[in-house]
Amino acid sequence: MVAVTAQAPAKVNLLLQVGPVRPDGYHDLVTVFQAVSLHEEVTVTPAREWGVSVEPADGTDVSGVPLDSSNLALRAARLLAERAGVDEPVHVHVRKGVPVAGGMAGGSADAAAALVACDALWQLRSGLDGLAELGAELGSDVPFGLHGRTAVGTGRGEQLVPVLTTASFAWVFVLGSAGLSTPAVFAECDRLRALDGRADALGDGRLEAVELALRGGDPEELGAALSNDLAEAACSLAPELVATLAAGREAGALAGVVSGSGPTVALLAGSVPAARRLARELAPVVGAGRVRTATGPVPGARVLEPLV
Ligand SMILES: C[C@](O)(CO)[C@H](O)COP(=O)(O)OP(=O)(O)OC[C@H]1O[C@@H](n2ccc(N)nc2=O)[C@H](O)[C@@H]1O
Ligand SMILES: Nc1ncnc2c1ncn2[C@@H]1O[C@H](COP(=O)(O)OP(=O)(O)OP(=O)(O)O)[C@@H](O)[C@H]1O
Repeated sequence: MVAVTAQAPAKVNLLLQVGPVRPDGYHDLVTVFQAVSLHEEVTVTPAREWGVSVEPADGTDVSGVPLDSSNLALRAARLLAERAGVDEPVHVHVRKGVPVAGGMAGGSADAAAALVACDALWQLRSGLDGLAELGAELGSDVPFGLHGRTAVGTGRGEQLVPVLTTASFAWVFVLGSAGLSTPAVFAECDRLRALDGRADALGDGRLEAVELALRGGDPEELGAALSNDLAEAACSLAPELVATLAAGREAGALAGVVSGSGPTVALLAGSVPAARRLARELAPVVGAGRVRTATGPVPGARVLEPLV
């Protein structure tokens, strides 16, 4: 086989409850991930040496993506090779359709797609669970990039249970003008909580409300159940998010929420045509280049069959 291409989706957190910081520096989470139709495409090609390159898709700014051995897609390929005892370097090419450092797990999607592509190239048949175990070593969001659809995540976000959904939801994403660092947002959340002595609430009924809304398939009900414990910290580090959320509501979104650690804002619409209208309304307000429409749930990382 000459080259294999795989794709993996971005995610939005419908619920992100952040518990206390653990001895290993991570926070316990209760989250509901939904995979949405913005994708990364990763092509792996046998090469003399390990290497990586990046190309933008849909106008994505790729300037923040490392092109050295810290690149998550390259790390994923090398980790799988090491664990499987494969001595065949590949060149990893990433086509980025997910905003960088946007809270939508773009880097994690690259890692997920690279694992699936290399697994196929080297004919390893590791299985989803095997790849997800390796993925968790690369980042908390990588297992979800492999699984896709809609899932509850616990632990540091890597332990997944699928959630029943009966509908497809229509989203509009407003990209931030600059990225936010995930560790910095968690640290700001801790700082704000220490300031006012707030408890870290997991298990307060918000998960059940999201699950009920997903089962019912009503976007208004889901909109009312969206919440993100990192939103306040993200808004503290990137204050323009408050205005973006307000602009979304003004333009007719059912609800808006900061996506993961931000700074992308996720706006829920009642239907695909309503999402298109919302995107048209928002484009002149925030800049057309910062608006994307998508639907979810979508499947996780998978090999794209070559056209014959
Ligand atoms: C914010 C979310 O996107 C929500 O899904 C994830 O929790 C972040 O997942 P990720 O980007 O894959 O994060 P990782 O690469 O595993 O961790 C980056 C850093 O984020 C912080 N981190 C991440 C996950 C977690 N449960 N607790 C944390 O405190 C830690 O400082 C960690 O060093
Ligand atoms: N292949 C990659 N693509 C993007 N970023 C990468 C990649 N490899 C390493 N990185 C580093 O990871 C950082 C986070 O990138 P990413 O786009 O995954 O952020 P994110 O979407 O906010 O992540 P999450 O939602 O999982 O917290 C980047 O700033 C970059 O330095």
